[in-house]
Amino acid sequence: MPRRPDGVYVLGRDGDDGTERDPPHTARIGSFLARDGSVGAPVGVDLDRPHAGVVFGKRGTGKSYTLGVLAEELAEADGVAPVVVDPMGVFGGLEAAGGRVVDPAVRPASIPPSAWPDLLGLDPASGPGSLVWRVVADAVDEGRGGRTDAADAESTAADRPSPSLSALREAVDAADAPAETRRAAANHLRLAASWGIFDADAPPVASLAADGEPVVLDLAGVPDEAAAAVVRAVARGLYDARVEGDLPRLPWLLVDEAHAFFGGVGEPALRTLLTRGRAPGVSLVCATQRPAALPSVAVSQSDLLVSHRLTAERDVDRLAEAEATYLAGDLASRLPDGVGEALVVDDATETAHTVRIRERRTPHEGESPRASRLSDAE
Ligand SMILES: Nc1ncnc2c1ncn2[C@@H]1O[C@H](COP(=O)(O)OP(=O)(O)OP(=O)(O)O)[C@@H](O)[C@H]1O
Repeated sequence: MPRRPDGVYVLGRDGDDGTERDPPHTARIGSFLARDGSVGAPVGVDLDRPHAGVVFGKRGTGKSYTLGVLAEELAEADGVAPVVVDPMGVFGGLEAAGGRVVDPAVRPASIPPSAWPDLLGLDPASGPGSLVWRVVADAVDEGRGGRTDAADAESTAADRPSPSLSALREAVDAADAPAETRRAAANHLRLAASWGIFDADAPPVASLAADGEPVVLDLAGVPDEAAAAVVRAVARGLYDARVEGDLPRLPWLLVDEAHAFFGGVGEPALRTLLTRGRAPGVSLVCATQRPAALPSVAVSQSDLLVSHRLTAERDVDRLAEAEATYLAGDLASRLPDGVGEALVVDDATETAHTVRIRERRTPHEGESPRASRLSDAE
C-alpha cells in the first residue's frame, strides 16, 4: 500500500509514486487498530482522484461522525469541494471548518418532467399525473427555446431557465383537460410549493461547490419527497456541471442516511454518480445504518467501503457482496465492536484493515449528552 514519507498509509491509491503531493490530497481519517486494541500507523484516504464509497454501521456506531471527519479533511484539501446532504441536521459544526449551512433551493426544471408525477405522488398514467408531466415538459421546452433533442429532455440541466411552480400551476389551469384533472394536478403542485424547496431563481447547483468550502444542505424537517428532489437536483447538477466543464473543482457528495434516497426520485441521479460519476470527477459517499436498503450497485461500484459495527443479518449480508477474492475469510467476522472503529475495504490496494477513526476537529452535533463531559464543565 502506498505509504507517504510522513508515514501515512493511503487507501484508495494504487500506485506509490513515493512523493507527497503538494498541496496534500490525502484525508487523514484515523489510524490502524491492531487486534489487541493498540493504535498503529496513521491511515489516509486518497482525495486526488474521484471515488465512490459507502459508510455502514448500526445506529450510534459513528457513521455520521466518520462522514464529518471526511468532510473536515476535504475542507482542507485543494481542488475538491465537499457537499453534505444532512437529513438529521447534525453537520452544522462544519461551519467551524469554514463551511456554510444552506437551506436547499432547487429549480423546478432540475427535476425531469418524467419524474414529476412520482415526485408529487401521482400515477404517471393517471390524468393528473400525465397532465403534470406534459405541463412541465412544455414549460421546460419553452425555457430552452423549443430545443427538443431526446438526451436533453431527460437530463436535468439544473442551470437552464426554469418555470416557477406558480407558472406551472397557471399552465395546469389553462390546459385542455377535464376540470377535475386540472384541480387534482394543481393541488399537488400547491403541496410541492409548501415544501419550500423550489425556486425558479435558485443559484446554479455548481455554485455549491465553487469555492471548495464545505456546504451542508440542511434537510432536517424537510418532507421525504422534497429531500429526494433536492438530492436528485444536486447529484445530477454536480454531474452535469463537471461534464459541461462548468465546475473547476472535483465535488464530493456526502450523503448521510442514504437509504432514504434510494427507491425514490433521488435514486436515478445517485446511480448515475455511482456508475458514471468518476469519469467527470464526481465522488459519492453514502452513509447508512441500513446497508440492505441500498441497491447492490452501491456496494459493487464503491471502491472504498467503511463499515462500523452491524448486527442485523440482512445488513451483514450486504458486506458479503464486497468480499473479493483478495480477502481471506469473511468480512463480517472482522467487524470491530467499538464506537469509531471500522473495517475499511480498499479496492485500490486490495486490502481490508481495521481502523480507529480520529476525533472530530469541529463539533459533531446530535452527540448524545455525556455525563463525563457535564461533570467536566462544573
Ligand atoms: N471516531 C470517533 N471518535 C470519538 N467518538 C466517536 C467517534 N465516532 C463516533 N463517536 C461518538 O459516537 C457518537 C455516535 O456517533 P454518530 O452520531 O456518528 O452515530 P451514527 O452511527 O451516525 O448514528 P445514527 O445512525 O444515530 O446517526 C458520537 O456522537 C460520538 O460521541
